Amino acid sequence: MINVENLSKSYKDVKALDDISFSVNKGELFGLIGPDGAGKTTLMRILMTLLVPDSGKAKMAGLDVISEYKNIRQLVGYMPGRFSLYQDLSVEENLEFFATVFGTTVAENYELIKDIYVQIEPFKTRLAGKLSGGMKQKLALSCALIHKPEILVLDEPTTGVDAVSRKEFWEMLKHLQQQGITILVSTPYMDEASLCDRVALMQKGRILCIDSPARIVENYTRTLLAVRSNEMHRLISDLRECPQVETAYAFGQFVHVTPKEEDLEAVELERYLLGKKHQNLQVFETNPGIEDVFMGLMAGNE
Ligand SMILES: Nc1ncnc2c1ncn2[C@@H]1O[C@H](COP(=O)(O)OP(=O)(O)OP(=O)(O)O)[C@@H](O)[C@H]1O
Repeated sequence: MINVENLSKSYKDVKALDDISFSVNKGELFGLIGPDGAGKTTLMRILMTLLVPDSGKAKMAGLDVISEYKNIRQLVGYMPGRFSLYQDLSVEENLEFFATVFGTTVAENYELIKDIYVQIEPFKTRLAGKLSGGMKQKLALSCALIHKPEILVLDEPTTGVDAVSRKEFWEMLKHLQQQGITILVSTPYMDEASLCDRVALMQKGRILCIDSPARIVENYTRTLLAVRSNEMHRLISDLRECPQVETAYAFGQFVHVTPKEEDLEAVELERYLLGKKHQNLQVFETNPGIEDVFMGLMAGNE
């Protein structure tokens, strides 16, 4: 449904996309995961026919993003990271505006947005600028869906939204997927990767891995140690100074450590930390989750 081949795009000397290739199958919920500046927005803007690549090809529903851009715009719904709503129009005026632009009416496609829109309908006369973050997000999603698109593209829809609204939002996406819509969604939150059918991890304009979350974890064979002590802050800096440690980052109540050599054992690391006078130490080998894999891959790409 989405095909990207060797796409590159630079802004002066910044290479925002560096030879990106991937495809998204019909009906798939596909995630682009990556930190700020990874190139996610640039990629989405090219797919939405709003930006022209320097080289490479991209197709949406079989249509070329350059020569067939007009047809694509009817088939896709886009929820950009910012500025998708008219702040000085009310909730219902925003929705009617987007319906009119696409030559349809709210009534005609109400069924598709009903579950989402009913949650903000009690506030339909409120200006969009006066809505909470979660409500703005629901209205923006309703507006992106009002012309019944085949493909939905969402740029960081959960950034700055509280944990409960984030969870609800992903449930809405799953529900839309069940109605046959192909979804491409970007997020800087690595924990959201596991909610997608497949994900591509992006950093510095490149895709570092692409697969289902389960297979990405399965294929990762590096050792991971979990460490804890009374002084977490000092623990992280001591671990980063340890010559045998490749990466050390906070992970909940623990620090997760990837050793440079696979044979670094928990007892050896414990001895090193005892030498640094850490107390109430816990060091043990643990199974990596998808966030650990991503951190490992990104450190390797630095
Ligand atoms: N119009 C522009 N002019 C110059 N540089 C740009 C422009 N837009 C993006 N960039 C740069 O290109 C790189 C990729 O940016 P992009 O916005 O695509 O990444 P992103 O993954 O969406 O991150 P963010 O969440 O920060 O938007 C960054 O280094 C960014 O600073």
